[in-house]
Amino acid sequence: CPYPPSLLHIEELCDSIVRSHRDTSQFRLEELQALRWKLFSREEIHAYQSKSVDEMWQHCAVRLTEAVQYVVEFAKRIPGFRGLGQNDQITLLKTGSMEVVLVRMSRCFNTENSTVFFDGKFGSTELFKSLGCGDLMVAVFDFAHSMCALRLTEQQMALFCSLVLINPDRPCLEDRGRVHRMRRDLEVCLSHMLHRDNQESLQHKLYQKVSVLQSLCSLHVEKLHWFSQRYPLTVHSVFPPLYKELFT
Ligand SMILES: CNC(=O)[C@@H]1CCCN1C(=O)c1ccc(Cl)c(COc2cccc3c(C(F)(F)F)cc(C)nc23)c1Cl
Repeated sequence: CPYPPSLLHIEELCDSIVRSHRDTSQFRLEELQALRWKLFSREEIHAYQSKSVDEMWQHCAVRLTEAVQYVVEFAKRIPGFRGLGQNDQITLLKTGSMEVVLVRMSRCFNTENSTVFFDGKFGSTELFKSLGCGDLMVAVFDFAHSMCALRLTEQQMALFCSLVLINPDRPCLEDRGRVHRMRRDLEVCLSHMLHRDNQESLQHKLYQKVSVLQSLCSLHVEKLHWFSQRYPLTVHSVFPPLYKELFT
């Protein structure tokens, strides 16, 4: 294999991943901190709970599609990603973007009252009752809680998201070797950063999270499939095109 990456290359790679994350994170931590006690009123919660299933799904799909677009922008700035074939870029995003949305969701989660940032305020799972998938929401909130427990810095979060995306084990990759080499450099970055932060113990916890993410996201795709079977018109007429391309 080619000469292992030099330390300079690794530090430059770290810096570019962290910069890309900061520039594409959709919500800045300071903004979220300032809003963390802005909760929905009983009336507002009731209004969300009174929405029909497909109305609430549409509402969330728009939000999730926005989030996915930020993840696409993040991916494009990962050194080497644009050097991959178009098909491999779509394959990595098709399977990895929802996982990164989930990881990023933990940045917008308040563990003190188990609320998440949604539509400009913080709400709990009760807000999403009309979606008709309480188990998915519980899983999303539990995952956010478990990510918050790791207390990742933004730099560690940035590298973790890049590792979630650059996954050589995704099905139907054309140039698996190239993704593997990118992945290896990113793994060296993460261990270099954790060593610098004196937090090597985080390494295996983060790799465990990757497998939890994958099972959680298969639950999501299952839910999305269930929804599109029941409300085919909504998915095919309203869901933003990118969402359809990536998740149906
Ligand atoms: C901080 N906010 C956020 O992170 C998200 C992304 C950016 C905007 N946003 C929200 O507004 C948001 C925040 C929290 C929750 Cl719980 C939700 C609702 O989440 C979902 C509702 C329906 C389906 C969802 C599916 C399914 F099944 F389609 F794959 C999968 C995921 C992961 N979330 C779903 C949303 Cl849409």
